[in-house]
Amino acid sequence: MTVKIEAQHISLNYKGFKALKDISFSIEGGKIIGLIGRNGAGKTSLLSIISAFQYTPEGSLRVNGEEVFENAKVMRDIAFLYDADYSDQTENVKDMLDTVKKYRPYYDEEYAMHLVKRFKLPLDKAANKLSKGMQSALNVTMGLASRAPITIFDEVYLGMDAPTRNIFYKELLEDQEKHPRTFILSTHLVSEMDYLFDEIVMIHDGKLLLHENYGSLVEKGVSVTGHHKKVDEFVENKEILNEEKLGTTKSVTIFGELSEEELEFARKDGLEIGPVSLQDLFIHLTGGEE
Ligand SMILES: Nc1ncnc2c1ncn2[C@@H]1O[C@H](COP(=O)(O)OP(=O)(O)OP(=O)(O)O)[C@@H](O)[C@H]1O
Repeated sequence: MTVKIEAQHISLNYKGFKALKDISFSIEGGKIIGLIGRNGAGKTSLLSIISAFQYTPEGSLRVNGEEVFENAKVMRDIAFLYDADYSDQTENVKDMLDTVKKYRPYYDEEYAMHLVKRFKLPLDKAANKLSKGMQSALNVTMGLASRAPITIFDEVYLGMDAPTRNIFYKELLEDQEKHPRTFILSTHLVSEMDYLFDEIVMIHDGKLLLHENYGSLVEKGVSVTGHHKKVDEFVENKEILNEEKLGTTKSVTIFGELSEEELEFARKDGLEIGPVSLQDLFIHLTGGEE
């Protein structure tokens, strides 16, 4: 089941501090959205409004045309998984999954058990006795197995080691293909996760910086690689995002598209032209080195 999300003029104040400023966007169903922004940009605040955890009197958040806040019918279709504090959670993994089963109409128990095996989760262990990475895997399992039309993961993968994150990415892509639904993934692991995204929502200082298709976004820049002298000549007067040098070879990422003539010139000069990375664009657009 796929649904449409429409945010219109959303603002959020925390006791006078403006965390979100007039955010509007519309997301068609069945997409994987990467929500990126620097620390404190407002990602969690925005996600908590989408998932109706947080109310804002300013603006509206609609799913298939219906306001989400205090709307039980819509809320059951939105799963919001975040880096929860399980220190007081004495229920075991099995009981926690059974609770999810009760509230999520599209929950798939067989698939949940498949994920339990993949992540090697001990069903009889209390959540507060799981390692940090296992708690992350439990969150991911609850989120994926819910098969909610909107599934939001707010940095839940932080505790996972790299091989476990890879299992998560693989499962996410496979299950999304079989059961199309909307995923919103907030992350700082931009270069690791960019291949998952269909669209990018980038926020900065509480404002929407861009909402764009991943493919067209990474066409906004190019990387130029070759002999350092030729590369330097070629990129002169261009907006440079990043530079790397290894021996006499240099790779420079620039902002802005190249004309046909420039592309032809680069080819003749033996320069290799490649795509820009989302990470470089992110650093550039949000103004600073990380
Ligand atoms: N309950 C709160 N009371 C006051 N200010 C808050 C509250 N929650 C968040 N903020 C502030 O709102 C801004 C946005 O916070 P938010 O947690 O949404 O950012 P984020 O993009 O998720 O950050 P990070 O990447 O660091 O997790 C920050 O300046 C934060 O300090």
